[in-house]
Amino acid sequence: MSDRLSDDEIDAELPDGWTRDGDEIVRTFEFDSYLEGVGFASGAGGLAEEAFHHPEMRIGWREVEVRLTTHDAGGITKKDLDLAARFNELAG
Ligand SMILES: C[C@H](O)[C@H](O)[C@H]1CNC2=NC(N)=NC(=O)C2=N1
Repeated sequence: MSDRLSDDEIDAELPDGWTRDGDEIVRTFEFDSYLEGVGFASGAGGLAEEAFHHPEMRIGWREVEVRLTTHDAGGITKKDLDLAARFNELAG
């Protein structure tokens, strides 16, 4: 099981565009169309399944809000940071 990261570790290693919200990290990805956001969410779901680590996603008008935390650890772990970085790559 992944260990929870310290505040300093989280702050130092948050991928671009992500912010901390309590025991979660969050980023709102913006798109030129609603369906582009839906496509991103679908791709992110595939990456999540691959990692067996699952975000909460809210699909809105030309945006997708993604939240990550490690439920098993009760906080933010390297799994969250690593998957966040992969979501950044997916978004381009
Ligand atoms: C049993 C446990 O739910 C699984 O190991 C996985 C599934 N997906 C998960 N996703 C997230 N975000 N956190 C978890 O701790 C987690 N655990």
